[in-house]
Amino acid sequence: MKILLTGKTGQVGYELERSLQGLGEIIAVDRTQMDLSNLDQIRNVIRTVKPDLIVNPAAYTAVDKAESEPELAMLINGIAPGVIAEEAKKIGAGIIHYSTDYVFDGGKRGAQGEFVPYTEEDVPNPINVYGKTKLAGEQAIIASGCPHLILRTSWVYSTYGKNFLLTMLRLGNERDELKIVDDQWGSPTWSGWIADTTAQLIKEKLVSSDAAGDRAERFAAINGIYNFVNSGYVTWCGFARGIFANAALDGRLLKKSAPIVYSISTLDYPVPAERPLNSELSTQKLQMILNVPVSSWSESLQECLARESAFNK
Ligand SMILES: NC(=O)C1=CN([C@@H]2O[C@H](COP(=O)(O)OP(=O)(O)OC[C@H]3O[C@@H](n4cnc5c(N)ncnc54)[C@H](OP(=O)(O)O)[C@@H]3O)[C@@H](O)[C@H]2O)C=CC1
Ligand SMILES: Cc1cn([C@H]2C[C@H](O)[C@@H](COP(=O)(O)OP(=O)(O)O[C@H]3O[C@@H](C)C(=O)[C@@H](O)[C@H]3O)O2)c(=O)[nH]c1=O
Ligand SMILES: [Mg+2]
Repeated sequence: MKILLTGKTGQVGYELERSLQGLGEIIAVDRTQMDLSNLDQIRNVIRTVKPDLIVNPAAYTAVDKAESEPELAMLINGIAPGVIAEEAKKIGAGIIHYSTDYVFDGGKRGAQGEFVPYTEEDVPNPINVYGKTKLAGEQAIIASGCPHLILRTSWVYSTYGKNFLLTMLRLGNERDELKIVDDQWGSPTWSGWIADTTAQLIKEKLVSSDAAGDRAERFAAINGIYNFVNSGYVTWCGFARGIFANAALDGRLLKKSAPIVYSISTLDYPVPAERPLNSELSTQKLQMILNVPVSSWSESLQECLARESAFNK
């Protein structure tokens, strides 16, 4: 199987380039080789490579900046995935694409007013530009008729790149006190888990000779949208405290005592883009249909930090 991987320099793409090894021929490209804002280049690359599967973690992910660059964000997140999927369809390839909890408005509640996790059946209603562009990308892929897996993940962190974990470690090494929002709930998800789990499902559901039918039939059996997150729910403040509880045990991550993490509300942290308060995604469909193991956010955090310590030795 020939796999075209986009965005190999991103948090998820970097891990995917490693996790996908062994599944076939991996052609990993970066922005210079396949710029998602250049639709002709996208078409040319796919027509030249002729992959069996396209894995697309490349995206415009700067949530606040997207508010002032809506056209560029829409081109990369909303239009390019549709062009990729149209080209894939023409050559009989499938697409695995990543989307986000930010397609929802965060207002889902139960009878007692408590937050209830979103399922794949819930109707998206994004409240910021990034979320609107990611939803447009999902819709364009579905409209193309190309075999697809749309994996909605959330709160992605990694040992490198731009993410909340590394921001906390940096700030924690500089300051004695941090103020972190404590009323947005979701699932922090490690890019290493995303990549390993993606590779596992490709292997078990699309490549393995145990799976019934030819590749198109195998894809058709699992086609659709899946929530794709580590399990358990926490606020950003709770996540920050979890990070420092682990990092405090490791002098390579934190060179001083852990900062005091104060709980604040979203209203106390003004930013250009509104964020959903409820970002909880249910992993029930992921576990039932794709049958992959889902680590808890705290297990994955420990695994990630252990790897980071190994990097710094
Ligand atoms: N980060 C998060 O918290 C979450 C991410 N997601 C989704 O998961 C996926 C992976 O995200 P993540 O790995 O964290 O993102 P990153 O921001 O870490 O990486 C984004 C990747 O996309 C590439 N890229 C950006 N613009 C273009 C362009 N015009 N043409 C080609 N490539 C481009 C970047 O290249 P370069 O290095 O050159 O900039 C980089 O390789 C995305 O679809 C994202 O929307 C979903 C939920 C949460
Ligand atoms: C640095 C900092 C952040 N925060 C808050 C702001 C915000 O609500 C929360 C997280 O900040 P971030 O800027 O990392 O969040 P954000 O960039 O919105 O993260 C999102 O990225 C996109 C790509 C997604 O798809 C989402 O799933 C989600 O991961 O923490 C504080 O309260 N105090 C602080 O000191
Ligand atoms: Mg961010």
